[in-house]
Amino acid sequence: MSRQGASQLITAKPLQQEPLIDAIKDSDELEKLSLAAGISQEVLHSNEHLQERRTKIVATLGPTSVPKIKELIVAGVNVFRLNFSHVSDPESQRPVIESIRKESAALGIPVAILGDLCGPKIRCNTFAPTPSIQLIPGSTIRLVHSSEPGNATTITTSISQIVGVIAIGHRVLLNDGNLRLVVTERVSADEVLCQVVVGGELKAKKGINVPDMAIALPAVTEKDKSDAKFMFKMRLDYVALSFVQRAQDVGDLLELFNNLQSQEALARHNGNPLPDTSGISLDQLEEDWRPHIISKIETPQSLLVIDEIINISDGIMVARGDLGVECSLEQVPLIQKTLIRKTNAADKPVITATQMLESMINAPVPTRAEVSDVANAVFDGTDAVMLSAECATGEFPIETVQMMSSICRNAEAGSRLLQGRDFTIPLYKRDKKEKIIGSEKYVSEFAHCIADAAVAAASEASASAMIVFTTTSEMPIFCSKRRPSMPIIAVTPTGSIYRRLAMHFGIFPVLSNGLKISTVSGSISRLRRTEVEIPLVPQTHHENDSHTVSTESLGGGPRLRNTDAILALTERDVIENVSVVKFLKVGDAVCYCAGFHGPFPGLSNTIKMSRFGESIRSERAHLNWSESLRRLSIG
Ligand SMILES: Nc1ncnc2c1ncn2[C@@H]1O[C@H](COP(=O)(O)OP(=O)(O)OP(=O)(O)O)[C@@H](O)[C@H]1O
Ligand SMILES: CC(=O)C(=O)O
Repeated sequence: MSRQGASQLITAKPLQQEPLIDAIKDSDELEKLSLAAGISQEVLHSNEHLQERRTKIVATLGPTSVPKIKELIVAGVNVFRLNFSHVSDPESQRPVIESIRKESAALGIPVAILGDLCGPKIRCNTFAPTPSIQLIPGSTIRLVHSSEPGNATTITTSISQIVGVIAIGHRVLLNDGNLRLVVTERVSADEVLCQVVVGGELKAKKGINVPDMAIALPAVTEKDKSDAKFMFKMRLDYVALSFVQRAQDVGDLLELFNNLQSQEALARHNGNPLPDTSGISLDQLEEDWRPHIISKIETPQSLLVIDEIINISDGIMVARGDLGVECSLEQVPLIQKTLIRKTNAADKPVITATQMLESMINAPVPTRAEVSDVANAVFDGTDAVMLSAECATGEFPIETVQMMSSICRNAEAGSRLLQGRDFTIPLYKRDKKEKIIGSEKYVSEFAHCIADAAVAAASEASASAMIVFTTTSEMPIFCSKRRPSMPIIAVTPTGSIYRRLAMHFGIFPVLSNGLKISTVSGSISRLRRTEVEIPLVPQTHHENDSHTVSTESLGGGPRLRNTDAILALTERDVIENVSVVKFLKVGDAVCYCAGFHGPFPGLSNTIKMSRFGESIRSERAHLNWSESLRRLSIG
């Protein structure tokens, strides 16, 4: 668009408004509308969800936070992490998962769930009779291979691969390296003596790292397999794989999910579908659904093959706790920056984790260094920041989430200034060297140029929002990675995409109630696998139109199909979603991005610059006009 064209658009008079869209400017009406749309008063009045924070918050649930799920969502949590390292029976997590879904639906706020697999992490057992022990510097402590609890003089671990092979002089780091021992004597195949170098309190189930030796453990343990099956069955949005060392480790988990997908498909095909107790119905999942895999980068070995790992994974976590122990602490900031750049270049989500607001476990305010750390992760371009013990066991989980949210918002405002005009100068440069070679990911033909043009047009027109249709999640993510200065409202008819997009920077998902897109004859992934010919006009009345849209909710005829009707329904969906409508007023410039009249859904090919509310108005005018014509011709 030319500069002149853009400025005309900016100075154009707002549209004359209709009662439906006038309503969103009136707060009483807004409340009525939100209640009718099932959106609670808490969200309507919560400060957090009415302000646009782009960086997403992942919060670990634990004993102190499970009873506070609702308050945590209202405070700003976008993704809950369930750490299965601390879970012996996966079924024990079912009520927690159900509770997250119930509260999220009642509040009308999308929340994703991330199940974190333990992986081959070596941990100490519990302690008895006290829940923790004190390690005194200079004292001697026994390290024993056993399934029994430890005690004041003995640390036990049920993993056999360490005590039998560790050598005198090797370092033993406990609790993310906060406590340190050195091996001084071998007593038997199952026992060594260690001297405490750095002491302190050691609680149950804390990690044990032995950086001086390589340990051969499978990436996906038997416990992980059982937990991963449970996560699949419960339709968790993300599964994090700990201690990934090679791309094949992710491949092993993918194979497990592929097998589960095949079993389900076969059972359905034979008319014997397994009872689904997840509470998520099949039509809320996209075709070929499986949990998305987040690889946790926490070992030096994984850094050697990081491109392959990013390529096969659906996203990355910078797991700074173990990374700081397995590598050296001083290397962590540079590794964080590199991982964020590479993952952004691959258009995948990246989470920055661990000790972000650690002091808030016991204090209502963080340290200045912690505030700086969170802000710098935002400047680096992370999609999400993560809270661990601060939220799982800390005294101030709600305050911690509120603080993290406030730091992110302030950093985002600052980074727009730092970036010059706004975020549209990309945080990373999409340069060829950083592009992941040989990606298996299907990218539709025009996707990148549409995303470039949409972000540029939205910025040029000072649009209040981008409104992006999606059935694959591809286009909103491409836009998000270009860091536009305005929010990206992602409208999708698919429940799993609605939840999953909650973890992506700057994306505000809206579940479309009105829009039903016919799947024609196959999803993009199936097309790609089989390379079938697509019938161009399978189930539609109009020759070039592959979308089926019901406009009943607009009061129009039953199965009217055209682009304006789709946009009008989208505007209605956005208006009814109070958590996004607050930063979008009728008459504001908006940039729509969608796939219209393509051979099948999922192909973004169109940008439309418009004023918010214009489509509802023109669609209604069109319906009235058609109705008059019909009457005239009958008359
Ligand atoms: N489901 C849970 N049940 C009981 N305690 C938990 C649970 N989840 C977390 N915790 C407690 O919160 C602390 C911090 O949580 P987090 O998940 O970060 O643990 P971690 O063991 O340090 O992490 P990781 O497994 O990623 O190394 C844990 O050390 C544990 O004490
Ligand atoms: C989150 C995690 O596993 C780590 O930081 O080590």
